[in-house]
Amino acid sequence: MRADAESLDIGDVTANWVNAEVLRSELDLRIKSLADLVDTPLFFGRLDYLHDLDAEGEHGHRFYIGRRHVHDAHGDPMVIDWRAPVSQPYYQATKQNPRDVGLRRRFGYDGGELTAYEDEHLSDPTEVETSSRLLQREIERPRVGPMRDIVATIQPEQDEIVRAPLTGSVCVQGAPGTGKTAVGLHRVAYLLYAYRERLARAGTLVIGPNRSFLRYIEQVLPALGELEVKQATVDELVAHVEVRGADGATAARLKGDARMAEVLRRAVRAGVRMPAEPLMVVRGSRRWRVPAHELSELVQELLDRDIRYGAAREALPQRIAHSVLVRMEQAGEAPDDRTQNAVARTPAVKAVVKECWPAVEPAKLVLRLLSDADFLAEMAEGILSEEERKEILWDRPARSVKSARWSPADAVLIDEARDLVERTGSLGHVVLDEAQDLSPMQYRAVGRRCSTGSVTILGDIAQGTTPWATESWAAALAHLGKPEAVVEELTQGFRVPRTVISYASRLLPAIAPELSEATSVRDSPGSFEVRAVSPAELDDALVTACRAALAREGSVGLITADARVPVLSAALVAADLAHLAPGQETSRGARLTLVPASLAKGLEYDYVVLDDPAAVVDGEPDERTGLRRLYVALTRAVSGLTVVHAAPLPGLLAAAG
Ligand SMILES: Nc1ncnc2c1ncn2[C@@H]1O[C@H](COP(=O)(O)OP(=O)(O)OP(=O)(O)O)[C@@H](O)[C@H]1O
Repeated sequence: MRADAESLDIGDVTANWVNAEVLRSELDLRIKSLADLVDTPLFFGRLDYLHDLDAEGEHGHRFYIGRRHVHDAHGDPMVIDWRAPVSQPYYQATKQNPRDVGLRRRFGYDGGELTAYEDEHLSDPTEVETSSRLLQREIERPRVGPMRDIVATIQPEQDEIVRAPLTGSVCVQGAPGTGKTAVGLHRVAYLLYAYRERLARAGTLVIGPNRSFLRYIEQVLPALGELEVKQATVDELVAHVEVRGADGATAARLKGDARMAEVLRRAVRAGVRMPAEPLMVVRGSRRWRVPAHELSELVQELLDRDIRYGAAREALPQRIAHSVLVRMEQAGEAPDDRTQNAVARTPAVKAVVKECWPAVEPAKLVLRLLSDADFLAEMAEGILSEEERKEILWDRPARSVKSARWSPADAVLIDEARDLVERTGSLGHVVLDEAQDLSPMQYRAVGRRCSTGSVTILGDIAQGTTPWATESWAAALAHLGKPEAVVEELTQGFRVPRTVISYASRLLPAIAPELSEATSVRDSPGSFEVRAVSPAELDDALVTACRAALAREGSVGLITADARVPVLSAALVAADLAHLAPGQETSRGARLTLVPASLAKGLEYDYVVLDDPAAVVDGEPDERTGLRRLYVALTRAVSGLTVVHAAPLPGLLAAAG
């Protein structure tokens, strides 16, 4: 297939230079997507159906399943794409419901080399059901390098979400390590396969919490042959101004409150005035007059219609011109569309529009709201209390959009204002990961980017570590504008060993009492140790723990309160332990990462060494957020966790000993 693509001569089929360039780049992309990946075998499974199938032109009863479709020199399929309907029983068939499958074979690989296979005779009632050793091996394989795809081992409950139709939005609540991120990425790959044309036009986007997380997951979709999915953080989506400032927790929470949407809606329309003077338009030798009360009606009508501010501003001159036209017709003239356009462009009409429906610059408007106490008071009347207004007002009013010290929350307000003026374009599908951390205003910003498309929301209420983290998915979905989305729960944990998840789950009563502990599907119990040392010994003990972890196979993450990063970095350097920062790719030669707790979310390491839990908790503005941050840190481990502490452990962890 690669040779075919490479040997294609497009010289004959392209009429002009532009066509040739477009075709060439499409061909390049195809050649790229057909590249041989040494570690990625062409197939990982086989299905033998009991009867011959003719699904979508695939004749036969035996199908090899892989990451992509592969055909032979005659165009006959050799490997079927895992996303094709014929492949679905590979993930869904069970002994109870074999779906006409006689044999399911899973292939195991080491690097690119085929080393094992495992058969299940689904229609043979005498065969005993066993759990898959290959799945266990996959789950327990060391985690060096970027995140990998899970196509070979997607589980039935995950597959349901991956293959949910494009039209519906799905929200997934899942404990740490239940595969939410993996499911979201595979869902994008599936949707791009099943709805290729629609999504190619509308576009898809994956939203993650920060750049280092996005870097960690960025290779999953290309490995599945999907090279054109955009990835961004919420901050990047709303980067209309340069963000150089930060808000305190209270101000940030208020600015992220959904009530701000109404304040902004008022503010955008605050400049609208009813015309006081009649309009006089001169055309040739005649003058046409539209009285002020009639102009006011036109303005009022637009206000009542609740269309975008900018669209109304474009409609107003046409409406006014139409009134003039009606008068012309009444006087026996025969004006047409061109006359209406000409009237709409006269200085007199333009002057009315400027006066009654002034242009709004979103950033300037938000700047005024945050600088001008009287303006804010007027716009927030009955919405924000006086204290709340004081909280969000800048201490020093900004002079200009450029010089203002915008915070991330301010940028979201500007995004909202922009959308009030002009509709934000919608994508075909958006995957929102770590969704629990968004403020209502951020949900709205994401929601308008999929207003005519659908969204997959992934998150865990217990891992909400912003002061404005959502308390319920129903609330989040309402802000996103997708209240009808179904909420699914994933409960099987693929990352965290049983002993470690049960230790971390001691925090649940304080951080998310309604959630239950995740199960772990891992066979091996994992190693787990809590070591108390004196403050003077702490840094040395951490270095020792890292060294011990590095003696084993796989990646090591030393997670610490953000403030302690410089000290520990120095301690590691002094001990001759080279280390990376999150977002830098681990490899066999560089396996140790020093992770500030604030960036641990979504990441995983074979061995985690956790520095002083109390310091992680104290690093946050309130105790619940602190405990949630700690919960995130405790649930990054794949094979083992060592907690080293000098300060007393937080009560809930200490309690059960
Ligand atoms: N079906 C599966 N087969 C093999 N590995 C899996 C499967 N599902 C998930 N995993 C692995 O489990 C680990 C955790 O998955 P993932 O990061 O998607 O979980 P998460 O729910 O997003 O976790 P967190 O809440 O901590 O962000 C990953 O290494 C992933 O590859």
